[in-house]
Amino acid sequence: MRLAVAGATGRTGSEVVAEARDRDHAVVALSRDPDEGEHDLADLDAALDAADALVDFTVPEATPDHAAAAADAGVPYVVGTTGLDDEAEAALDAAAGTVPVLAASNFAKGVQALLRVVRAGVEALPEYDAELTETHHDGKRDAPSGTAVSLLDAIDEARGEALDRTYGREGDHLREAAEVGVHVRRAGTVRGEHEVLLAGDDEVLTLTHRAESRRVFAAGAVDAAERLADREAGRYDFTDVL
Ligand SMILES: NC(=O)C1=CN([C@@H]2O[C@H](COP(=O)(O)OP(=O)(O)OC[C@H]3O[C@@H](n4cnc5c(N)ncnc54)[C@H](O)[C@@H]3O)[C@@H](O)[C@H]2O)C=CC1
Ligand SMILES: O=C(O)C1=N[C@H](C(=O)O)C[C@H](O)C1
Repeated sequence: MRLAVAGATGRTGSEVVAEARDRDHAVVALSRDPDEGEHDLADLDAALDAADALVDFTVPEATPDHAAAAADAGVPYVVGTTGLDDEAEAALDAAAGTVPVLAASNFAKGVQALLRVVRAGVEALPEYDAELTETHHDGKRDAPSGTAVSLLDAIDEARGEALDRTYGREGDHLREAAEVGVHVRRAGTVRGEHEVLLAGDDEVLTLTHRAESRRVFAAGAVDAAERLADREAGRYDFTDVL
């Protein structure tokens, strides 16, 4: 395959480039400030002419342009960027009218399993208090993480109600039953840790995923690009191609 990668010099995009090359894919590494072996992201349209998929790990404000370029070129679009706003989501929906579009907040297979396990845990223990803690490196922009938002949505789904999301606590703040605490930590080079805690009387269940390398996200994203190639236009989840 020929994979175009936006954000190719970034923390995650560079791992996607390495993973794709390890699988003998031809890579068009796109950067805003290209160095040797990279292509100018400003020439995205030209780069997509010969591409079989576009994989994007950049910033939410770039998503609408990248989605539109993929749609114009008829190229499947795999996006891992998190913190997407309504405009970006609308752009994904629009592109999905023309090409397959797969957006995932986390391309680690273990996180997809965690989502299932969390749903099962909350369904089994609906009256237990749920609290979520996520930890990431000090360069992460969005908080809470995209994965944390997916986990919170999964908790709501399993509870059958939208819990109040309480972002940290201070002062006089007694916990409400319909509340889920959300705790965000940013420190060092932590690749990504997510923990859901379910606590009732005299017992605590903790469900945790820890990414130990960004290669796990890259591998999932390249899997997605490979498996999206022969799909029809539309929106896909990572679970659709696992
Ligand atoms: N879905 C998943 O599995 C994962 C998602 N992510 C998400 O991917 C995104 C990138 O994360 P990192 O690689 O840590 O970031 P990074 O800051 O290391 O890399 C971002 C890349 O985007 C480029 N960029 C910045 N502004 C841009 C713009 N306006 N237009 C085009 N390119 C631009 C930068 O030059 C850089 O190459 C974040 O939203 C992060 O949350 C990260 C890891 C896994
Ligand atoms: O920015 C990161 O690093 C990560 N972002 C994703 C998120 O926001 O959930 C996935 C992973 O946790 C790493």
